[in-house]
Amino acid sequence: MIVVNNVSLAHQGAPILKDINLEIPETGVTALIGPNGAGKSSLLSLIARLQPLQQGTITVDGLTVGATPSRILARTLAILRQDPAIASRLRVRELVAFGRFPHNGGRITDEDRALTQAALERFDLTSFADRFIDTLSGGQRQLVLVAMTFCQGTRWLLLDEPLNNLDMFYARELMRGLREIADSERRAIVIVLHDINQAVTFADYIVALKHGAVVASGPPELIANTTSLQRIFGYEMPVESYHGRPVVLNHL
Ligand SMILES: Nc1ncnc2c1ncn2[C@@H]1O[C@H](COP(=O)(O)OP(=O)(O)OP(=O)(O)O)[C@@H](O)[C@H]1O
Repeated sequence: MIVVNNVSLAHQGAPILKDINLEIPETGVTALIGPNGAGKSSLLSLIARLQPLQQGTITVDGLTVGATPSRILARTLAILRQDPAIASRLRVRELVAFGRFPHNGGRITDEDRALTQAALERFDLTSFADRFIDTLSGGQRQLVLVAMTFCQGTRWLLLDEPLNNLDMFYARELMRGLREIADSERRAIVIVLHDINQAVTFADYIVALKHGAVVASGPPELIANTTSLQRIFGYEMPVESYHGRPVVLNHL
Protein backbone atom coordinates (compact mmCIF):
# COMPACT_ATOMS: atom_id res chain seq x y z
CA MET A 1 0.00 0.00 0.00
CA ILE A 2 1.10 3.59 -0.53
CA VAL A 3 0.17 5.80 2.40
CA VAL A 4 0.31 9.56 1.99
CA ASN A 5 0.01 11.42 5.27
CA ASN A 6 -0.53 15.17 5.65
CA VAL A 7 1.52 15.96 2.54
CA SER A 8 1.70 19.57 1.47
CA LEU A 9 3.91 21.17 -1.16
CA ALA A 10 4.53 24.77 -2.19
CA HIS A 11 6.72 26.43 -4.82
CA GLN A 12 7.82 30.01 -4.19
CA GLY A 13 5.05 30.42 -1.66
CA ALA A 14 2.36 29.12 -4.02
CA PRO A 15 0.54 26.06 -2.63
CA ILE A 16 0.67 23.08 -5.01
CA LEU A 17 -0.57 20.27 -2.74
CA LYS A 18 -2.64 20.91 0.36
CA ASP A 19 -2.65 18.41 3.17
CA ILE A 20 -3.06 15.24 1.12
CA ASN A 21 -4.11 12.13 3.01
CA LEU A 22 -4.47 9.06 0.88
CA GLU A 23 -4.17 5.30 0.83
CA ILE A 24 -3.47 3.71 -2.54
CA PRO A 25 -4.52 0.05 -2.60
CA GLU A 26 -1.64 -2.44 -2.68
CA THR A 27 -2.81 -4.18 -5.82
CA GLY A 28 -4.67 -3.27 -8.98
CA VAL A 29 -4.82 -0.11 -11.03
CA THR A 30 -5.30 3.27 -9.38
CA ALA A 31 -6.01 6.22 -11.66
CA LEU A 32 -5.14 9.79 -10.70
CA ILE A 33 -7.49 12.18 -12.45
CA GLY A 34 -8.22 15.88 -12.32
CA PRO A 35 -7.91 19.10 -14.30
CA ASN A 36 -4.63 20.49 -15.65
CA GLY A 37 -2.50 21.88 -12.85
CA ALA A 38 -4.39 19.96 -10.13
CA GLY A 39 -1.17 18.51 -8.71
CA LYS A 40 -1.22 14.94 -10.09
CA SER A 41 2.38 14.95 -11.37
CA SER A 42 3.58 16.70 -8.24
CA LEU A 43 2.04 14.01 -6.06
CA LEU A 44 3.52 11.23 -8.19
CA SER A 45 6.96 12.85 -8.09
CA LEU A 46 6.85 13.08 -4.29
CA ILE A 47 5.89 9.40 -4.01
CA ALA A 48 8.85 8.50 -6.26
CA ARG A 49 11.15 10.98 -4.46
CA LEU A 50 11.86 12.93 -7.63
CA GLN A 51 11.56 15.99 -5.43
CA PRO A 52 11.99 16.25 -1.66
CA LEU A 53 9.04 16.14 0.69
CA GLN A 54 8.46 19.49 2.34
CA GLN A 55 5.77 18.38 4.73
CA GLY A 56 4.14 15.09 5.72
CA THR A 57 5.18 11.48 5.17
CA ILE A 58 4.82 8.88 2.42
CA THR A 59 5.35 5.14 2.75
CA VAL A 60 5.43 2.58 -0.06
CA ASP A 61 4.86 -1.00 1.12
CA GLY A 62 5.97 0.18 4.56
CA LEU A 63 9.17 1.89 3.32
CA THR A 64 9.43 5.53 4.31
CA VAL A 65 10.14 7.32 1.05
CA GLY A 66 12.32 10.02 2.62
CA ALA A 67 14.52 7.53 4.47
CA THR A 68 14.88 4.56 2.10
CA PRO A 69 18.17 4.07 0.23
CA SER A 70 17.77 4.85 -3.48
CA ARG A 71 18.71 1.32 -4.55
CA ILE A 72 15.94 -0.18 -2.43
CA LEU A 73 13.38 2.39 -3.56
CA ALA A 74 14.32 1.78 -7.21
CA ARG A 75 13.62 -1.92 -6.71
CA THR A 76 10.25 -1.12 -5.16
CA LEU A 77 8.84 1.44 -7.55
CA ALA A 78 9.46 2.59 -11.10
CA ILE A 79 8.19 5.85 -12.47
CA LEU A 80 7.62 7.08 -15.99
CA ARG A 81 7.59 10.86 -15.94
CA GLN A 82 5.51 12.97 -18.25
CA ASP A 83 8.40 14.29 -20.38
CA PRO A 84 11.45 12.20 -19.67
CA ALA A 85 14.72 13.25 -21.30
CA ILE A 86 16.04 10.30 -23.28
CA ALA A 87 19.21 9.82 -25.25
CA SER A 88 18.00 9.55 -28.83
CA ARG A 89 21.09 7.68 -30.10
CA LEU A 90 20.16 4.61 -28.12
CA ARG A 91 18.50 1.64 -29.71
CA VAL A 92 15.11 0.51 -28.42
CA ARG A 93 16.52 -2.66 -26.84
CA GLU A 94 19.24 -0.68 -25.07
CA LEU A 95 16.78 1.79 -23.61
CA VAL A 96 14.41 -0.94 -22.41
CA ALA A 97 17.40 -2.80 -20.89
CA PHE A 98 18.27 0.38 -19.02
CA GLY A 99 15.28 -0.43 -16.78
CA ARG A 100 17.45 -3.20 -15.28
CA PHE A 101 20.06 -0.72 -14.06
CA PRO A 102 18.93 -0.71 -10.38
CA HIS A 103 19.46 -4.49 -10.39
CA ASN A 104 22.69 -4.85 -12.34
CA GLY A 105 24.45 -1.49 -11.96
CA GLY A 106 25.21 -1.56 -15.70
CA ARG A 107 26.53 -5.13 -15.98
CA ILE A 108 23.87 -6.84 -18.06
CA THR A 109 23.27 -10.50 -17.20
CA ASP A 110 21.50 -13.23 -19.16
CA GLU A 111 18.50 -12.76 -16.89
CA ASP A 112 18.44 -9.03 -17.75
CA ARG A 113 18.56 -9.92 -21.45
CA ALA A 114 15.64 -12.33 -21.01
CA LEU A 115 13.60 -9.78 -19.05
CA THR A 116 14.33 -7.11 -21.67
CA GLN A 117 13.17 -9.45 -24.41
CA ALA A 118 10.02 -10.25 -22.41
CA ALA A 119 9.27 -6.53 -22.00
CA LEU A 120 9.76 -5.94 -25.73
CA GLU A 121 7.38 -8.78 -26.50
CA ARG A 122 4.76 -7.71 -23.96
CA PHE A 123 4.53 -4.25 -25.51
CA ASP A 124 4.77 -5.54 -29.07
CA LEU A 125 8.07 -3.81 -29.73
CA THR A 126 10.22 -6.64 -31.08
CA SER A 127 10.08 -5.34 -34.64
CA PHE A 128 11.51 -2.00 -33.44
CA ALA A 129 14.11 -3.50 -31.10
CA ASP A 130 17.15 -2.50 -33.16
CA ARG A 131 15.89 0.93 -34.25
CA PHE A 132 17.30 4.14 -32.82
CA ILE A 133 14.90 5.98 -30.50
CA ASP A 134 14.96 9.11 -32.66
CA THR A 135 13.63 7.18 -35.66
CA LEU A 136 10.41 6.22 -33.85
CA SER A 137 7.07 8.02 -33.91
CA GLY A 138 5.93 9.77 -30.73
CA GLY A 139 3.54 6.94 -29.87
CA GLN A 140 6.14 4.22 -30.51
CA ARG A 141 8.60 6.08 -28.29
CA GLN A 142 5.98 6.33 -25.56
CA LEU A 143 5.47 2.54 -25.63
CA VAL A 144 9.25 2.01 -25.39
CA LEU A 145 9.34 4.18 -22.28
CA VAL A 146 6.51 2.19 -20.69
CA ALA A 147 8.38 -1.04 -21.54
CA MET A 148 11.55 0.33 -19.92
CA THR A 149 9.61 1.22 -16.77
CA PHE A 150 7.99 -2.23 -16.73
CA CYS A 151 11.39 -3.87 -17.25
CA GLN A 152 12.59 -2.44 -13.92
CA GLY A 153 10.57 -5.31 -12.44
CA THR A 154 9.22 -3.36 -9.48
CA ARG A 155 5.99 -4.16 -7.69
CA TRP A 156 4.84 -0.54 -8.15
CA LEU A 157 4.58 1.14 -11.54
CA LEU A 158 3.89 4.88 -11.51
CA LEU A 159 2.97 6.19 -14.93
CA ASP A 160 2.37 9.86 -15.64
CA GLU A 161 0.08 10.22 -18.65
CA PRO A 162 1.43 7.18 -20.54
CA LEU A 163 -1.36 7.50 -23.11
CA ASN A 164 0.23 10.70 -24.45
CA ASN A 165 0.76 10.41 -28.19
CA LEU A 166 -1.04 7.07 -28.45
CA ASP A 167 -3.88 6.63 -30.90
CA MET A 168 -7.12 5.04 -29.71
CA PHE A 169 -6.04 1.53 -30.66
CA TYR A 170 -2.71 1.71 -28.84
CA ALA A 171 -4.22 3.54 -25.87
CA ARG A 172 -6.65 0.66 -25.44
CA GLU A 173 -3.91 -1.92 -25.99
CA LEU A 174 -1.72 -0.29 -23.38
CA MET A 175 -4.53 -0.07 -20.83
CA ARG A 176 -5.42 -3.73 -21.47
CA GLY A 177 -1.77 -4.66 -21.07
CA LEU A 178 -1.50 -2.78 -17.78
CA ARG A 179 -4.71 -4.37 -16.55
CA GLU A 180 -3.25 -7.81 -17.33
CA ILE A 181 0.00 -6.99 -15.54
CA ALA A 182 -1.93 -5.89 -12.45
CA ASP A 183 -4.13 -8.99 -12.54
CA SER A 184 -1.57 -11.67 -13.35
CA GLU A 185 1.58 -10.43 -11.63
CA ARG A 186 0.19 -8.83 -8.48
CA ARG A 187 1.87 -5.58 -9.43
CA ALA A 188 0.25 -2.29 -8.54
CA ILE A 189 -0.10 0.50 -11.06
CA VAL A 190 -0.71 4.18 -10.34
CA ILE A 191 -1.50 6.00 -13.54
CA VAL A 192 -2.29 9.63 -14.36
CA LEU A 193 -5.03 9.72 -16.96
CA HIS A 194 -6.84 12.54 -18.73
CA ASP A 195 -9.28 10.26 -20.51
CA ILE A 196 -11.99 9.74 -17.94
CA ASN A 197 -13.38 6.74 -19.81
CA GLN A 198 -10.02 4.94 -19.71
CA ALA A 199 -9.96 5.57 -15.96
CA VAL A 200 -13.53 4.38 -15.45
CA THR A 201 -13.04 1.30 -17.64
CA PHE A 202 -9.65 0.06 -16.45
CA ALA A 203 -9.03 1.35 -12.93
CA ASP A 204 -10.07 -0.38 -9.72
CA TYR A 205 -9.76 2.81 -7.76
CA ILE A 206 -9.81 6.46 -8.75
CA VAL A 207 -8.34 9.44 -6.92
CA ALA A 208 -9.43 12.88 -8.10
CA LEU A 209 -7.32 15.95 -7.40
CA LYS A 210 -8.38 19.54 -7.85
CA HIS A 211 -6.49 22.70 -6.81
CA GLY A 212 -3.96 20.55 -4.95
CA ALA A 213 -6.49 18.67 -2.82
CA VAL A 214 -8.15 15.25 -3.02
CA VAL A 215 -11.78 15.98 -3.90
CA ALA A 216 -13.00 12.41 -4.47
CA SER A 217 -11.69 8.86 -4.22
CA GLY A 218 -13.22 5.45 -4.60
CA PRO A 219 -14.15 2.79 -7.14
CA PRO A 220 -15.15 3.98 -10.64
CA GLU A 221 -18.86 3.44 -9.94
CA LEU A 222 -18.63 6.05 -7.22
CA ILE A 223 -16.83 8.65 -9.35
CA ALA A 224 -18.55 8.16 -12.71
CA ASN A 225 -21.66 10.21 -12.15
CA THR A 226 -22.58 13.69 -13.34
CA THR A 227 -22.52 15.29 -9.88
CA SER A 228 -19.14 13.94 -8.90
CA LEU A 229 -17.55 14.71 -12.29
CA GLN A 230 -18.91 18.25 -12.24
CA ARG A 231 -17.30 18.76 -8.86
CA ILE A 232 -13.97 17.50 -10.18
CA PHE A 233 -13.86 19.04 -13.66
CA GLY A 234 -16.19 22.01 -13.28
CA TYR A 235 -18.71 21.26 -16.00
CA GLU A 236 -21.69 19.03 -16.51
CA MET A 237 -21.12 15.83 -18.46
CA PRO A 238 -23.79 13.21 -19.11
CA VAL A 239 -23.06 9.65 -17.98
CA GLU A 240 -24.73 6.80 -19.85
CA SER A 241 -24.67 3.08 -19.24
CA TYR A 242 -23.32 0.57 -21.77
CA HIS A 243 -23.79 -3.10 -20.81
CA GLY A 244 -24.10 -1.97 -17.22
CA ARG A 245 -20.86 0.04 -17.28
CA PRO A 246 -20.71 3.84 -17.08
CA VAL A 247 -19.64 5.76 -20.17
CA VAL A 248 -18.92 9.45 -19.72
CA LEU A 249 -19.94 11.73 -22.58
CA ASN A 250 -17.37 14.32 -21.63
CA HIS A 251 -16.98 15.70 -25.15
CA LEU A 252 -20.59 16.81 -25.59
N1 LIG B 1 8.76 23.51 -10.06
C1 LIG B 1 7.65 24.23 -10.02
N2 LIG B 1 7.67 25.55 -9.76
C2 LIG B 1 6.53 26.28 -9.70
N3 LIG B 1 5.31 25.76 -9.89
C3 LIG B 1 5.22 24.45 -10.16
C4 LIG B 1 6.37 23.61 -10.24
N4 LIG B 1 5.96 22.36 -10.52
C5 LIG B 1 4.62 22.41 -10.64
N5 LIG B 1 4.17 23.67 -10.42
C6 LIG B 1 2.78 24.11 -10.45
O1 LIG B 1 2.08 23.21 -9.62
C7 LIG B 1 0.76 23.02 -10.13
C8 LIG B 1 0.50 21.52 -10.25
O2 LIG B 1 1.30 21.02 -11.32
P1 LIG B 1 1.27 19.48 -11.72
O3 LIG B 1 2.19 19.31 -12.87
O4 LIG B 1 1.51 18.68 -10.51
O5 LIG B 1 -0.24 19.33 -12.16
P2 LIG B 1 -0.94 18.16 -12.99
O6 LIG B 1 -2.22 17.87 -12.30
O7 LIG B 1 -0.02 17.04 -13.20
O8 LIG B 1 -1.24 18.93 -14.34
P3 LIG B 1 -1.35 18.42 -15.87
O9 LIG B 1 -2.61 17.62 -15.97
O10 LIG B 1 -1.47 19.72 -16.62
O11 LIG B 1 -0.12 17.64 -16.22
C9 LIG B 1 0.67 23.78 -11.45
O12 LIG B 1 0.03 25.00 -11.21
C10 LIG B 1 2.13 24.00 -11.81
O13 LIG B 1 2.29 25.19 -12.54
